[in-house]
Amino acid sequence: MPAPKVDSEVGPLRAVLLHRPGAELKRLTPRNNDQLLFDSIPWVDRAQEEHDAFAQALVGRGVEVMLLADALVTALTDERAHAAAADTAVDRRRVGHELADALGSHLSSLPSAALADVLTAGMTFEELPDAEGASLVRRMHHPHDFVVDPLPNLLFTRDSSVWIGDRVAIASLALPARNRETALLDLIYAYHPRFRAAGRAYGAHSAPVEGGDVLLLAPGVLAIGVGERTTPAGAESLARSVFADGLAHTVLAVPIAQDRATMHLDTVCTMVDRDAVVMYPAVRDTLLAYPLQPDDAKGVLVSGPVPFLDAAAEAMGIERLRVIDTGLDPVTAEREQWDDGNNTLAVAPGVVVAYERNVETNARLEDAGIEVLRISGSELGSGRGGPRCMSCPISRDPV
Ligand SMILES: NC(=[NH2+])NCCC[C@H](N)C(=O)O
Repeated sequence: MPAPKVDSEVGPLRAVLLHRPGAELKRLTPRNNDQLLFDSIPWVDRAQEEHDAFAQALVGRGVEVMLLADALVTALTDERAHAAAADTAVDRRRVGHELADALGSHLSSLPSAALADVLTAGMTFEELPDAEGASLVRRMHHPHDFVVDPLPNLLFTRDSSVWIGDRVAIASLALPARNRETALLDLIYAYHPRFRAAGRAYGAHSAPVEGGDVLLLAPGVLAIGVGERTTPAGAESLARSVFADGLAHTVLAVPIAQDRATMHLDTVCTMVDRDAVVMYPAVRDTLLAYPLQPDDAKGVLVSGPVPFLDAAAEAMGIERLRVIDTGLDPVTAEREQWDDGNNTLAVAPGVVVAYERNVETNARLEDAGIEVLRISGSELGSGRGGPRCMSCPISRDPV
């Protein structure tokens, strides 16, 4: 079992945290899907098949796959985790005082596996056992309203935690639909035996930073997208934290458009080799960066903005960063960007997992000498996330 450590985007992947989508996806309806950050209603069985094939593609390359639900159940077997977990699921503002205590004691009485199910798939008022209070809140809510919200975006394990060197940063997720995910990751990293020795970087209660915005361009060099999710304060505070821990010498804060299509930096740019990225052509020449460096007096020294590609190459100590893009046809490029064509997961330098539907982007990757492991994502993609979003590398060999 390799020790947790990740210092690049492309070093041979040894272990990864995935979440096999489950009952939480069955909660999505046309009424709640926007709020829950899905663009359509996925066919769950097919999404699971696609996810199994994704996991299998990784296992076939020698990667150990850890599943979030299993890790959560293991963590919850620790009594302290079990007690804390029930607390994280009770939102007093929503359920009111009368029901909060009853809900808390109901959750505390559940075995670990059943508790993990509620924490991930949520619970409706109807599913709460009758004995648990007849409060006004309970009587006035519709039976299908959620007493505990489902977490369909757990699928995107990239966003909720990030390994930087041998430390793990629990993200601070910006939107209410995803907020509670961090509480689950917090329990896993605190109580799963495998992670007991792991140090923390950053804290769950700091300004918003999401893992999809964090790219480990090279050992000691991070890029952090700032846009719809990660805030300027989030990028600054993660930079302070990695500088203080000696995990990086340069952080590039990269402004990205505040749009659904580009909610994270990894929707427009991911690394496919030591010195190459796949990038959305529309941002290729306009992406900027504010280079940040540690400074004894000020904490964080800011310069720029300068062109991202130049700043990245300089910080990485290479002459230039090769860019593979989606071609010159802007319509194809826009379609494939939306379908996560730029969101690849490297399993080794020059070997990436990508959605098969992005035919043009994949062909251009292959023309540039990159090996592409294709997976289908017709259902998985309905939450707007590709192979990189759906994976949190725990261990990579050095590049
Ligand atoms: N790293 C990523 N690009 N993650 C995609 C996350 C998609 C998810 N539905 C959300 O809106 O949060």
